[in-house]
Amino acid sequence: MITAITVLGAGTMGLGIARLFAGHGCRVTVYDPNIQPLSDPFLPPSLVLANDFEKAVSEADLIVEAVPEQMDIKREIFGRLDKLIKPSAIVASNTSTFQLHDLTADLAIRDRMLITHFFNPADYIPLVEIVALPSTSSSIVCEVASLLQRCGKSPVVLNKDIPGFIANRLQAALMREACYLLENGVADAAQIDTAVREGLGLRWAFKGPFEVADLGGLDIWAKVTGHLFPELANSIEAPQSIVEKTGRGELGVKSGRGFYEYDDVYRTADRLRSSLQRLLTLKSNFHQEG
Ligand SMILES: NC(=O)C1=CN([C@@H]2O[C@H](COP(=O)(O)OP(=O)(O)OC[C@H]3O[C@@H](n4cnc5c(N)ncnc54)[C@H](O)[C@@H]3O)[C@@H](O)[C@H]2O)C=CC1
Ligand SMILES: O=C(O)[C@@H](O)C(=O)[C@H](O)[C@@H](O)CO
Repeated sequence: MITAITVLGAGTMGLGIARLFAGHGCRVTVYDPNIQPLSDPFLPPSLVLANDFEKAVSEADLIVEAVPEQMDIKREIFGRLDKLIKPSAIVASNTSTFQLHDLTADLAIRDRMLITHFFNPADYIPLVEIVALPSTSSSIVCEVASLLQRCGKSPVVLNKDIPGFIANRLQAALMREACYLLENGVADAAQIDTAVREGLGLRWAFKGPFEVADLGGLDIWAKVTGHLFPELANSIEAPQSIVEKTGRGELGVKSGRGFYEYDDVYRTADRLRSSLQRLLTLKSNFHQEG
């Protein structure tokens, strides 16, 4: 049974994942070479902060990697784990895009490695996408999925390893179109966000794309997709609006400015958490009433 969990990376996702598991009775250690005394007032006092890699991973039943989305950093870490972790320990990556096959190539521990893709904020969004290799034992997948369910998550185990899994491929397609509309002056960020928040997102909280298509009528969807697909953005480059902002250090909430300005990182994140909590409560009542 997984009880001791080490999270590698004390950033946006690492701390959310640590908060989730610590809040469900797991013993959680967070390792980060840049670890500072954490000033986030919403962190459980039971979290152990570590800057000694070997000590942080040696007793863990599960190691969740949440370091920057750079293959070299991730693989350097995985390469070190082999000789340091328990024979029964499981290693999971929170990568947003990389295929498990590429993350684990030539690693002795690859058959006990998974992707567990959490969504920000990790301690609130129920979905966790799980990707395993054909050689990964089903007992490891079941053990991680059961842990996530015990923590109130909704794990989805993919049938195949593919870059970006399900949700990020869908989200990246939407973001490509959103940036196209922004960069071509069709609408500004606030208008596009409103269209999703007051329209698509509201419906998607209760019905996924195929449920929505059935509701609308597949005959209509055949026409809409046939008419619109030739019109949609099809760039294969990162959007210019995001590249330019990143180049100016405008990284979003974590830097105080992105598409919008933020005066209090923790208050911004906490406001989202409390809104999500209210919606999740409503959704669970909704399902109970049927
Ligand atoms: N930000 C998001 O919304 C989401 C991000 N992800 C993925 O999660 C991973 C982490 O993303 P974020 O938390 O946003 O990044 P972040 O930049 O907020 O945090 C990364 C952390 O890793 C630490 N770090 C750097 N090198 C390290 C090393 N060698 N060992 C341990 N820690 C190290 C950094 O000090 C930093 O605290 C990435 O793979 C990202 O694609 C997945 C879902 C959502
Ligand atoms: O949105 C999320 O939380 C996840 O789908 C991600 O993996 C992405 O990294 C992306 O949203 C980055 O913010």
